[in-house]
Amino acid sequence: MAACTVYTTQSLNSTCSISTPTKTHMGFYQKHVVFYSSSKKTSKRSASSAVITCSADTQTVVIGLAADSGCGKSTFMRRLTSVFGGAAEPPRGGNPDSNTLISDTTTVICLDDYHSLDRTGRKEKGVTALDPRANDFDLMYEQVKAIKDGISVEKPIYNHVTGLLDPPELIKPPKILVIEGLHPMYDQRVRDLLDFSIYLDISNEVKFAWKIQRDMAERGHSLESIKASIEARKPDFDAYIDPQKQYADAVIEVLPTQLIPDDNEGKVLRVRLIMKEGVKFFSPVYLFDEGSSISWIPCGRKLTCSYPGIKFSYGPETYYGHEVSVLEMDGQFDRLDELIYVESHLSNLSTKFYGEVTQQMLKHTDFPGSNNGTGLFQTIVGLKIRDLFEQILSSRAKTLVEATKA
Ligand SMILES: Nc1ncnc2c1ncn2[C@@H]1O[C@H](COP(=O)(O)OP(=O)(O)OP(=O)(O)O)[C@@H](O)[C@H]1O
Ligand SMILES: O=C(CO)[C@H](O)[C@H](O)COP(=O)(O)O
Repeated sequence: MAACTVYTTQSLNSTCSISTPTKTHMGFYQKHVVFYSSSKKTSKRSASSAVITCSADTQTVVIGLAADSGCGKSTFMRRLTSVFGGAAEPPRGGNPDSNTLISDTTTVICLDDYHSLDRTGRKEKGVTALDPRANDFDLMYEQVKAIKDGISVEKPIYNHVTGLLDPPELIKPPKILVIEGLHPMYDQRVRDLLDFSIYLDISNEVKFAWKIQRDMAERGHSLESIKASIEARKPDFDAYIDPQKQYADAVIEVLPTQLIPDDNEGKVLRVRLIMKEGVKFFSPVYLFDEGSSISWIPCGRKLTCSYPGIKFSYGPETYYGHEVSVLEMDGQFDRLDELIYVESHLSNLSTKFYGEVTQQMLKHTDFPGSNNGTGLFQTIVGLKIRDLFEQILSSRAKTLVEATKA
């Protein structure tokens, strides 16, 4: 459902300015929008205007999800969409190579669509897709802002099959817009539009193991070419992608296990959910006692564990100068139905009923990471996003009721 009724046939493909909303009647407000478009032939800009009417309970909430390529963004998005119910699909009747996924509640756009240089252009200029110079942050900002303000946009498409920039597709404002990709928190203007942000921090060892699994086993690439591609991306990854984790409200860090000495297989994982304190509408999950430092081995009569077992830890830490709470799981589950035992010891999960985390995990046993902390923490973050969304809606509704009383 669109966030606003837009009384114009125009959609945004260049820039627009929107006035501060004025209240009209119960639950609704109006904004004056000025559209600017420029003609390529004459280089002239022209302006036209429209009034849009929005209902406060449908304003778009914007979530940012950052990670390098092949680090589990799509899997995370499938888990998030599942929390809201319904399946996510590419826009109907649109470009078959569209990167967008739409469900009843969420629209996920891939920021690769804001590459300003196509594959050949990057090669000619000698820049990678991770380099900000290969991306159009002005357009990204203008379009995410427009959607947040209830205006449809004509978003470009980067075609991963051909490596070309395809004609744009129409994106209507959803209830929740997720912007996923390499740079959702790179540009401060875009960052400031985010209601919540997540960074998937996959250590080099694990990234390599996953790449081999996918690109070698499923896509027929050679070990040497995978190594070369990781090495070639690394300087730009370190310069432009990795630093974004300092801005994230939640980071899912994936590391090799500490339960097996010198493990280099990358199959058993140690996963840390780093949750920033003091974020509006987000209260970190905790184990046993909020704010304490806890170490817990749940294996025994109630949880079956084969070698090397499972270890949970929880406690306060500092992360890039911010106070955070960290929940850690090292190891993997033998029997996913027994996860309920772990779930019953976690608090602040924002579930709607007892056992919802376990139920979500059991729904998707075929997704990668379903038996370890990656799947568990992605599911928990999905539930926290649902909770954040509901809190934002109810806070807006309260503000409106108060405003209409005044
Ligand atoms: N939690 C996990 N455990 C094990 N392997 C995983 C996990 N998450 C992802 N992978 C591996 O990484 C591959 C890529 O995952 P996914 O498609 O979710 O990542 P992505 O960031 O969306 O990738 P891309 O940006 O390249 O499309 C999967 O096919 C799988 O092999
Ligand atoms: O890092 C990436 C984003 O996930 C891709 O490498 C980037 O989008 C370029 O795409 P392609 O390799 O198809 O030219």
